[in-house]
Amino acid sequence: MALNKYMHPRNIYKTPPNFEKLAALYPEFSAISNADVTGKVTINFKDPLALRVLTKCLLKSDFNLDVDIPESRLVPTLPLRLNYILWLEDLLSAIQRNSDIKGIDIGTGACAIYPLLAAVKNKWHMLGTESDLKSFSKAEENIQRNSLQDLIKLRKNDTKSVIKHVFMSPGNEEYDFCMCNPPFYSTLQELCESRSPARLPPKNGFTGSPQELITEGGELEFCRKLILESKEHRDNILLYTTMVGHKYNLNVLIQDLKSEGIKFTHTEFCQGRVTRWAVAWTYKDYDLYNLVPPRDKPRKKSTSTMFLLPEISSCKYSTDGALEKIKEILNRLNIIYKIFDKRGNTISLDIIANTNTWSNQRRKRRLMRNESPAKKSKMNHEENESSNLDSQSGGEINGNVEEKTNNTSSLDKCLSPTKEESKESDQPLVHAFFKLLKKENEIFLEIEFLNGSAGKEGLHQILQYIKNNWKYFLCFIFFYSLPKLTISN
Ligand SMILES: C[S@@+](CC[C@H](N)C(=O)[O-])C[C@H]1O[C@@H](n2cnc3c(N)ncnc32)[C@H](O)[C@@H]1O
Repeated sequence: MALNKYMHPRNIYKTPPNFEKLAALYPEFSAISNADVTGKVTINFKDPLALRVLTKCLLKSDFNLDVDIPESRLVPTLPLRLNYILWLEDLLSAIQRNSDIKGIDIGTGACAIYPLLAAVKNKWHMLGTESDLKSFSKAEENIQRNSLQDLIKLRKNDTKSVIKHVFMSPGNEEYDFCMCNPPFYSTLQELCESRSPARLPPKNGFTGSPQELITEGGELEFCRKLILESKEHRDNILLYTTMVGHKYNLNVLIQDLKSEGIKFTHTEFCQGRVTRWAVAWTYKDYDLYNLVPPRDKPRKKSTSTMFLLPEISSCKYSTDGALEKIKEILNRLNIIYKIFDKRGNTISLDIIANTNTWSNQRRKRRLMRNESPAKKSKMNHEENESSNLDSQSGGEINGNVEEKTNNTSSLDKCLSPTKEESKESDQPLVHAFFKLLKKENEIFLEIEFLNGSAGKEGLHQILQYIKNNWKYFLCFIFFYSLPKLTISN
């Protein structure tokens, strides 16, 4: 739990739970844990059963809640859920709402975890909404099991709306806040590819069903819909809030709110190796940003990552040789670069990626391979025309600034970003510093993140692309360029 110190200051899980105590109290916990010769008790965080039992026992011991978590559903991690509730407490107290609090939890899940915690901890009145029948029924059961029907109501959402359906029935209800842990992903593939390979794997095993984790358009579209619907119901809720699973989506949402002139603030929830973000906005006259400012940054010094570039037969093993290859890869990815310093055995570049051209490469290549020869030939014809036009405009060479021409090949088209992958805010996706250096006859690439809406994760994805393509890049280009060469000759 390396980041526990960054948890909300009032989060009881800043101090890790006492497993010895849990094992002594609950036979269920004792059954899934192991004690070593010194009596130290551990559990296997990769095992969904162990996670389920841990959450169940912590809910009992710390909140006196008796919750049944179905096998097929998400196991809510308590430190994160509590971080969100504590941030809501801060927001409500900042706008001086201290009693008779009414909140909505959008997509409450099978455990109705947020309403249960909010009710027992703060006596808040909660309305949980849920679109999945199985989760809805289980949530009802969990509320009854804890005799919390007076404080918690549930509403099944059979519409496509996120919050609008709540206000469809007569009687204009007013709430202090709404909260949401949206399904993060748009496809199963996105879910599997979501984690940056450069980061440590999550400590916890995987739990949750597709209906809980996947939604059309992913969390970004879900949250954008919430913002859109919030405009129609600006007077019904004082504070709109949602959690966000990916930092780049948080940045896009912030840009959306800024461009609409909506007052907002945001925060970061840290727990163990997992970080999540949340954003709050209001149509009332609260200066949220100054009342509850975003967490103070930076926590860590910006650090660079070094990668050894192995020797390959297709290029001279020198910083100049490596530069040529890096340039090829950056060109292919439509990443703008500027060589701003070249001295001794060191070459420094400033790179800017404005669109995500590096994700889902395998899918795009598969698409390319599956194209009919007729379509390929048509595309290649179009390519020749577009590359002629582009070559006339030429690449801008300005001092040391070399910018690539926009030579759109069929592979480029296939690899070009989909609408969702395009940059949607004013800042670049990734702005970074690359350094090629020679040390004891070995060539290294050093990378340092400067800024950008895709965060460090985006830069590490680019590095992963470079690693994956370092050896194979030249033959790969040749293979896919072959038909084009044949036709243009
Ligand atoms: C990531 S889960 C979160 C569950 C729970 N709130 C938690 O934090 O553990 C998202 C939940 O939202 C539900 N959901 C998805 N779209 C919804 C909608 N339009 N209205 C209500 N619930 C929705 C899913 O069925 C799922 O239970």
